[in-house]
Amino acid sequence: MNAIKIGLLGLGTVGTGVVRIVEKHQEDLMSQVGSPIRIEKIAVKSLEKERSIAVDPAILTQDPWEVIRHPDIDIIVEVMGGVEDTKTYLLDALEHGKHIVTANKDLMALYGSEILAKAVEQQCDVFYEASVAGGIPIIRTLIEGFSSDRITKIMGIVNGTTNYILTKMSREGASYEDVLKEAQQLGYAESDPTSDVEGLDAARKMAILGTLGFRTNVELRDVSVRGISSVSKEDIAYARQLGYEMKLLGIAERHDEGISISVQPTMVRTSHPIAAVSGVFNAVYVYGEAVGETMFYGAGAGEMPTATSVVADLVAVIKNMKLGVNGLRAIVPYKEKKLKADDQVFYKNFLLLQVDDKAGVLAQITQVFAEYEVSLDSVIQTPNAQQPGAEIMIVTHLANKASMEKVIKHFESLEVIRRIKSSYRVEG
Ligand SMILES: NC(=O)C1=CN([C@@H]2O[C@H](COP(=O)(O)OP(=O)(O)OC[C@H]3O[C@@H](n4cnc5c(N)ncnc54)[C@H](OP(=O)(O)O)[C@@H]3O)[C@@H](O)[C@H]2O)C=CC1
Ligand SMILES: N[C@@H](CC=O)C(=O)O
Ligand code: NA
Repeated sequence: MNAIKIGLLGLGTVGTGVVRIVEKHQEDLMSQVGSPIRIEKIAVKSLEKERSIAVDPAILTQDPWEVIRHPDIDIIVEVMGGVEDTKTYLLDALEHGKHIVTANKDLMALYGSEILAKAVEQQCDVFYEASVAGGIPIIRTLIEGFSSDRITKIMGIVNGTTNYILTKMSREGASYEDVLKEAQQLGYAESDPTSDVEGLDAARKMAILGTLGFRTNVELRDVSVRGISSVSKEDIAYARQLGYEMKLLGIAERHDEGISISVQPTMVRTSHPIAAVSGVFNAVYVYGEAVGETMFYGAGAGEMPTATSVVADLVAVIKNMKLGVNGLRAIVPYKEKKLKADDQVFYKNFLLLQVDDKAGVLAQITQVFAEYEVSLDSVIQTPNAQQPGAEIMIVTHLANKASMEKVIKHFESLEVIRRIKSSYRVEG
């Protein structure tokens, strides 16, 4: 029986998992696809690096072109990361009729539409399940499971590293820097972890989910982004005191006026199932007009969960090859994109203010909210032993983003407010 030959770009965290699964589950995989699967060539940066798995040195190369242009290789599995060069490699592979499996959200968020269009033209598959929420089959779900529905909201914890950091800060009082180092050692973080902690990785994933869910071309620049680097242990403690967990949440919503997509640290009501998602776990909550509420949960990063999705994509490509139906599953967005303006985006807000502790302060503050027509859900004032003055915690009712920005700007010039210590979106 002829083996299906695979070219692997990258043998790091994910690539190692791919090799392990292909070796360990070979018999099961063969039963499903009808041929053995063989990894023919692997591109790495360093030939000298010590690896945690035994690989025949003869199949390693430092030149990705040796993999891309290898005449016997039918499928390229890209798990090395990078954007511009990687795009060139993958477009070339497609030009030569090779199918692609990739875990690269940076690439798919920026150039997904170009790559998928080329794939359709070449009747090739490009599958990228591992690019969003590592081990959760969410891309398949949006493309196939919800093909019959109209999705109006996708809300997700889609970055494992930041959820791991927030969980450890919240439950163990650990420091941000220490937990980030731990997440890097565990293979969860990106090679540049700034993209995790500043929300860019999650924004890329939300652009991909928004495109698939809303069938429109959501671009990275359409996603408003704020990361977790400004979240303090104190903020997390206040959130818990009020009955919320702090989560880096991606939220994509669709209404008649248009769509909005954002990523930001969010206080999520503890009764919402997404608030219970901890550690490196991810969850994606999807609301469809017909199906109602659904939620998908699993490991969002790490060697084996991510490799599970990569190899499942590999199986899908091979099955399509056997049936001669490659290149048919790509979602090419067909709906016109309409983005909501800031005064059409509504959510609840939390504000923590450090203020003068004297008569009339609260009145001045509530006056500003009234001026911009923001109504309040709760206001709690506490004396602060560590700092002069008092602290006021405010939770608003639903308010539009533009009005809240005006409130905050006004507060910056209000004399009785010494400092706006923090502000967060509130969900649930
Ligand atoms: N880690 C995770 O949990 C997840 C990662 N992803 C995505 O998967 C991809 C891979 O991530 P991960 O495995 O963590 O990354 P790693 O940094 O662990 O591995 C990258 C691999 O690619 C090789 N490589 C990098 N640049 C080149 C190059 N120019 N030429 C040849 N080889 C190269 C490296 O070689 P060498 O080994 O010699 O250094 C290494 O083997 C990324 O796109 C990432 O965003 C997606 C979901 C989860
Ligand atoms: N760095 C990413 C890896 C998976 O996409 C994360 O932490 O989620
Ligand atoms: Na996934």
